[in-house]
Amino acid sequence: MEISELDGERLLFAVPKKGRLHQRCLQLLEGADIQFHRKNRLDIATSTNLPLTLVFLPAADIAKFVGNGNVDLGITGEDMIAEVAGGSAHGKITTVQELGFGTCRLSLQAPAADVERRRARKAAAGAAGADAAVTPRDFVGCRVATSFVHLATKYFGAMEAGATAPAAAPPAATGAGSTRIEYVGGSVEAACGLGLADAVVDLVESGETMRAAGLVEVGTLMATQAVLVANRAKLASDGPRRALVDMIVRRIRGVLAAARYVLINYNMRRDQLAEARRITPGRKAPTVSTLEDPEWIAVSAMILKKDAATIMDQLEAVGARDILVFEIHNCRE
Ligand SMILES: Nc1ncnc2c1ncn2[C@@H]1O[C@H](COP(=O)(O)OP(=O)(O)OP(=O)(O)O)[C@@H](O)[C@H]1O
Ligand SMILES: O=P(O)(O)OC[C@H]1O[C@H](OP(=O)(O)OP(=O)(O)O)[C@H](O)[C@@H]1O
Repeated sequence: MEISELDGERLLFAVPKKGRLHQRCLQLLEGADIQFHRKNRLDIATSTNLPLTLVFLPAADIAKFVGNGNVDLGITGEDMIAEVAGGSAHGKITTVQELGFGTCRLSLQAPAADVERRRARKAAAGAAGADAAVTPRDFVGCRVATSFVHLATKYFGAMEAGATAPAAAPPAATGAGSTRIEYVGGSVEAACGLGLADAVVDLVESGETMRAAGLVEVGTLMATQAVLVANRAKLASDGPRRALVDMIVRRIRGVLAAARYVLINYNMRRDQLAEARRITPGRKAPTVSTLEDPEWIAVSAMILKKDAATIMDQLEAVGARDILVFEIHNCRE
C-alpha cells in the first residue's frame, strides 16, 4: 500500500505538549524518524518526511480528541483514557501499543495522622490485626479531592453500592451519605492540608509528593503507563491511512525494543558452546562465529538490558572472555 500520499490529507497524531510524557514522546518520534519542525509557540507541526501532522495538546485532552476522531493517533496515559472513557469517547479509543514509560498508579491517599486515628479507633472497638486496617471503604461518605472525578466517582460509587448490602457492609462506620468528589486541577496533595478534603485520589510514582504532604496510601484505583492510542473507526478503515498507522506502530515498536535490549559479544572455548546457548539464547539463537584459533568461538546475541550485568557474571563464571555489551540504536523484531 502506498503511504506517500493520503489523497492529499495528512494523518493527525496528538502528543502531550508539556508535562511528564512530553520529552519521552519527542524521543520516540525521533527514534521512529518522524521529522518535523515546530515553530515557536505553535502547537501544530507538519512532518517534513511523512504525510502526517503532529498536534501538541495537553495530555488530559488527548483521549477526548482521539475518541471523537478529531485526530487519528495519540499518546497519553492510561489513566487519562480511563477518565475520559466515561464520557462520549467511550468505546471509540483503542490501545495500539503500551509504551512502558509514564508508569505510576492512581491511588487513594489520606493524612497519615487521620489514618492512624481511624486504625486506633477500630482497634479500641475490638478489631484485631487486619480487621483494624484502614481501607478505602472507611472513606465512603468523606470529601475526596481529585483531578480524576470520573474514576473517583466510579470507585466510591461501587463501594457505596456494596455498602448498602448488609453482607458487604464496611467493618466500621464510614460516614453517612454519598462521598463528595471535589475537582482540583493540580497540586491535589495539598487539598487535605488546606481543609478542602479528607482524602485525595492522585497519581503516585516515587511517593515523594505524597509523603511530603503527610499522606499515606489507602488503596489503588489503577496502575497506568503511557500508551499509543487510535480512533477505533479510523483504524478499521483500510487504505493508505491505515498503512501509515501500521508503519508508525512498527517503527515505534522497533524503538521500544531497541531500548529494552542490548547486544552482547564474547569469546568462549568451543567446548562451552552449550553453556553459551543456555546463558544467551538470543531472540532466535545466538550468532556463533569461528575464530582463527579453532578452539575458540565468538558469540553474539541480544539480551535484555536489565539482565546484562547478571549475564556478564554468568558468562565470566563459565570462562567467557572479552565480553562486550553494545547499545542498540533501533531494531525490528
Ligand atoms: N509522577 C507522575 N505524576 C503524574 N503523572 C505521571 C507521573 N508519572 C507519569 N505520569 C503520567 O503523565 C501523565 C501526564 O501528567 P502531567 O501531570 O505531566 O501532565 P500535564 O497535566 O499535562 O502537565 P503539568 O502537570 O505540567 O500541567 C499522567 O496522566 C500520567 O499518565
Ligand atoms: O510520586 P511522585 O514521584 O512524587 O509523583 C506524583 C506527583 O506528580 C504529579 O504531580 P505533578 O508534579 O505533575 O504536578 P501537579 O500536582 O501540578 O499535577 C502527581 O499529581 C503527584 O502529585
